[in-house]
Amino acid sequence: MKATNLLFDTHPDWLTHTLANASSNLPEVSTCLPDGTRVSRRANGVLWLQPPAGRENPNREALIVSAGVHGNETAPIEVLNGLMSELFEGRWALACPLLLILGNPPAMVAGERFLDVNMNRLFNGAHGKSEYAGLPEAARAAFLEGLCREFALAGQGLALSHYDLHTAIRPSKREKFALYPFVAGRSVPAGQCAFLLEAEVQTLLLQHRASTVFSSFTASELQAESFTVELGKVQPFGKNDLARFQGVERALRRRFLGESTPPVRAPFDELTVFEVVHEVINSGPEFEFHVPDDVANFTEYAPGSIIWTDRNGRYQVGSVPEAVVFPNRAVPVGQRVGLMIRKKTVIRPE
Ligand SMILES: O=C(O)CCC(=O)N[C@@H](CCC(=O)O)C(=O)O
Ligand SMILES: [Zn+2]
Repeated sequence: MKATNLLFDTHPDWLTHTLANASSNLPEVSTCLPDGTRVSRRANGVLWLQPPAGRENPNREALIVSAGVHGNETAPIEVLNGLMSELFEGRWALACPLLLILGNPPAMVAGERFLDVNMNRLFNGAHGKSEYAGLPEAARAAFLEGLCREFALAGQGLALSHYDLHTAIRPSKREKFALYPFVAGRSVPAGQCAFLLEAEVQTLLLQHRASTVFSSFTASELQAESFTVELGKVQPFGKNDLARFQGVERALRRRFLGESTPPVRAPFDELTVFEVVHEVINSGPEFEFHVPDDVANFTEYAPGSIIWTDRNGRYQVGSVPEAVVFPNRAVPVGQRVGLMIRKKTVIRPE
């Protein structure tokens, strides 16, 4: 039987199979491609790929790549599906262990960011909070954490990177940007900066504290070089202009193949780095967010601008302009309404 039939029944590809089985509890299946690469479907929408023993892994690395943690952020899902179809057609050979994750299949089918609770607030153990008991998104986050631990353990000695691919709700003055989870005492390696530029991501945001997002879990607990990568704007399946995602597609394919990083080339030769200076949290009924609903990511606010007020105080931009990212007042109490950021530096890799 063809490997893809075993993995995806009669469905033409991984994505179609994942959507068709969104509510199923699929058993694990494992098979080998004609070149000896082992592919295990560990759950619906989750593939663990292992190159044959003896094949060189020139970058000495293991990769976790996820998309669809938010179900309506479809472009990166389509990119990963396309890359897997190429692999299954034998168009290239995989060099490194690879864990590929489509995060929230039921939300993907519904075309929603999430169904019961935002899955990207459930990592680093937050899925275990009593308020989330019994919710499928909490169970999925717990499962994904366990699987990532197992994958990291199996790849001990290899450099582990995790790219959690998203698209943003609002337009952005900087279309593509990555967020680097906070881990005390570390800084972004030059090779990761070069990879982001190769993927046509020219902006990097340094987080100021660990959080409950997926990339923060793999960074904090598995010591992975992890990034949340925002690649454009949310669109339904089939409505994405995939030409705008060719940079990340090419860069990921190159990593999967184990080729070395190409030299940086204009215009993707410098990375503008911002740092988070303040996280806006919905503090309750008297909280008021003074940023309009439709403002684009990276919109700048002048010194003195009032960003939010509540019964206890307010936040005012200091002496240097700050920009807003992910403004979203429609979040539960206690959750992030937006990030205030400030330009820090520009990195020009050799
Ligand atoms: O556009 C938006 O408001 C949200 C886009 C999105 O889903 N972003 C991630 C960022 C995760 C991180 O902070 O690393 C999220 O909000 O979960
Ligand atoms: Zn997202």
